[in-house]
Amino acid sequence: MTGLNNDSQLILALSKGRIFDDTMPLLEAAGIRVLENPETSRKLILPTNDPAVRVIIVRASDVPTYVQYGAADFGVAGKDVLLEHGGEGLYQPIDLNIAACRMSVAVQAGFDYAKAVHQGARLRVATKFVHTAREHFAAKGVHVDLIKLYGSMELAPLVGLSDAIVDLVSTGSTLRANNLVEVEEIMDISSRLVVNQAALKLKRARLQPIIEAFERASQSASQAS
Ligand SMILES: Nc1ncnc2c1ncn2[C@@H]1O[C@H](COP(=O)(O)OP(=O)(O)OP(=O)(O)O)[C@@H](O)[C@H]1O
Ligand SMILES: O=P(O)(O)OC[C@H]1O[C@H](OP(=O)(O)OP(=O)(O)O)[C@H](O)[C@@H]1O
Repeated sequence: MTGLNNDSQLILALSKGRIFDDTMPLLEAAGIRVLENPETSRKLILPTNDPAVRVIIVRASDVPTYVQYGAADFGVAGKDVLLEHGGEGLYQPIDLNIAACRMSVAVQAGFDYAKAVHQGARLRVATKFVHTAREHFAAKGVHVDLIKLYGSMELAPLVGLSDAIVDLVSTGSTLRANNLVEVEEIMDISSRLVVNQAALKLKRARLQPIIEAFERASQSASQAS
């Protein structure tokens, strides 16, 4: 392919913030150190101590797309993001057990969710995760009008945009701060290593040791916690 990536290079796609931070110890276990901090640098292509390995910084929801098309050889993405993307062209060898949270349905305190669902009226649900939300409510036989948002889902029920939201919850403090309550857990979420299927074949000799180091490091981290 044309561009930055070629047979002698490895490109890893990461998003800034928790995924970048939680991936650093795994990279270090593979002997790779990123030489610039994406929080302070404006660069989107970051060098590492290995001249053949570079990290690109992309939006969390864009990681699978870069890897699918081979612009990055591998990346780290949340299960939430992978379910929305669909996983086409991606090999997903390991659950890294990082960025752990859950995807849940939440409503404003006082809203009778059980009654709304039982009555069979259409529920207005605001979410970034329309694919997963659609499947969840279809499996329950609940009719929903899905409203796609790109962030700050917690606001939607407070201003009458929706009856419910489907969002990620970790400590629950964002829900509490906005007078919302979790009424249903849809699934546990954590981040996965994703690898371009063609790169796995063509660059296996370079990728395999890194995948194995990630696997060992993520297993020992989850045993220690
Ligand atoms: N509160 C949380 N605790 C733990 N993990 C989380 C939490 N929120 C999100 N995650 C996980 O971390 C991943 C990255 O989240 P992050 O907040 O960095 O990106 P985002 O802002 O959701 O994505 P985008 O920039 O594409 O809109 C999510 O896809 C999810 O798997
Ligand atoms: O249960 P909590 O511990 O409060 O975490 C939940 C929040 O975390 C995520 O947002 P994030 O912190 O990533 O902010 P964002 O809006 O920038 O994505 C998620 O969208 C929730 O808003």
